[in-house]
Amino acid sequence: MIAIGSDHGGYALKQEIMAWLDEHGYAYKDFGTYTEESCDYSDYALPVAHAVVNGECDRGILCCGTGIGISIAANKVHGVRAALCSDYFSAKYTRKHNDANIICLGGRTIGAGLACELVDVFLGTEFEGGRHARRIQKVMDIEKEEAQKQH
Ligand SMILES: O=C[C@H](O)[C@H](O)[C@H](O)COP(=O)(O)O
Repeated sequence: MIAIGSDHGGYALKQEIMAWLDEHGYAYKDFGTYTEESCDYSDYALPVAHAVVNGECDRGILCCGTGIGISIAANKVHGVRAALCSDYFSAKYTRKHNDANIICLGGRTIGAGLACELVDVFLGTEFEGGRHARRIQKVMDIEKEEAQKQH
């Protein structure tokens, strides 16, 4: 199951990506936004991020105008590795090397054709593990240590 969400800046791209997911047989859950009315990207990053880290969904797709705000917001959630991508190599290697669990895309920066290619490779590429698992563990250690400082 794929979790998908956007703000108004990514709404049109989200609609295109959902059509692509339908065509390619992917099951997904749309967490909104459901209209082009102006809204705040953090309100849609959060439920998608939670669905991914709690295991309800395997991967996430988030869109806003640039993909930046929604990626910043998603990455605040413990366990999220959200990657903003606008090229094929990054979308592939953020799976192979970073085990990214959410891809972020800009509705005002890339076209739907490229976005769907990026989604395709992101969903179809496995994590390599090995040395990359050690590096991700170190990143997760930072996440944990920083959270402990807050208490
Ligand atoms: O990073 C933020 C996103 O690109 C937003 O989609 C964007 O800032 C929304 O801008 P506006 O409110 O001017 O449509």
